[in-house]
Amino acid sequence: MGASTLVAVRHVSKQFANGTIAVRDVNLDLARGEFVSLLGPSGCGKSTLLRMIAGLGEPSVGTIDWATLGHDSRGRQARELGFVFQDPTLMPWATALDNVILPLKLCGTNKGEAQARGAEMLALVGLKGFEKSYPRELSGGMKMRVSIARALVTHPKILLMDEPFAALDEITRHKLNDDLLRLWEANRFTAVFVTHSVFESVYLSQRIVVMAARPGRVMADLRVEATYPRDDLFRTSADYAHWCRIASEKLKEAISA
Ligand SMILES: Nc1ncnc2c1ncn2[C@@H]1O[C@H](COP(=O)(O)OP(=O)(O)OP(=O)(O)O)[C@@H](O)[C@H]1O
Repeated sequence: MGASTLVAVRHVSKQFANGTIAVRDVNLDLARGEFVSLLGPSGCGKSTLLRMIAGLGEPSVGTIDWATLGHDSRGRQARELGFVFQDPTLMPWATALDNVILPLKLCGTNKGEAQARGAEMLALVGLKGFEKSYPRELSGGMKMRVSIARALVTHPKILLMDEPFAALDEITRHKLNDDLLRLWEANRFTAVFVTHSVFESVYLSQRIVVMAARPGRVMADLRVEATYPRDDLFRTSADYAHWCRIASEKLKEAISA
């Protein structure tokens, strides 16, 4: 494993009990601090791969190795990751703050410290003043912000996101893309972002891994050679259009493969 590698996916295949081969022979190195998107058509195994990286499912074949594994308060190996699902998956009976501090409570952090860190995280995702709000009182975008705050409150080395903004309107989605980039630039966790959208993947990423379906596999590994910070100016630039065209062509090849 190279010095910069955080997670090494080696010859990973996943076959479900019903015989579906969701991914076949995937090899992927995720470097520390990089922003990678997994882009591909429906059913190409993006979620399956992301879930295996998170330890939410075991490969049938192959290995997923971590450069460093810390330990939790019970001495178990911890992957130091945050996961954001497409649905915010908040506890409806708990306030925004209580939702955010759940991972801290689970690893035994004392209440005062957990609340202070949770409030700080809520402020960083733009929800200062909403600590005591319940999920039903928040918009879709705000709920997703709470979900991101919960994923980042433990300062994970890697943030795994499974189409987190797919259900949001375009304006909210753009705003959350910007805020996610701001958080990533300030904290430099490794970000792995699953999306169907060429535009979103180019806007966010340093690298786009394009996947094809049946069976799910990696078709292209593309470097987006555009600088950060990325903003509205970038969104309307020739550079952005150039990279969108390239990613789009790779995706078209993957779909027809
Ligand atoms: N638990 C499961 N049991 C059986 N088959 C599954 C299971 N989970 C996923 N699959 C199948 O594995 C393949 C890959 O699914 P996966 O959800 O990983 O793809 P995806 O690229 O994330 O799709 P989407 O973009 O639609 O979410 C699909 O054919 C899917 O039907």
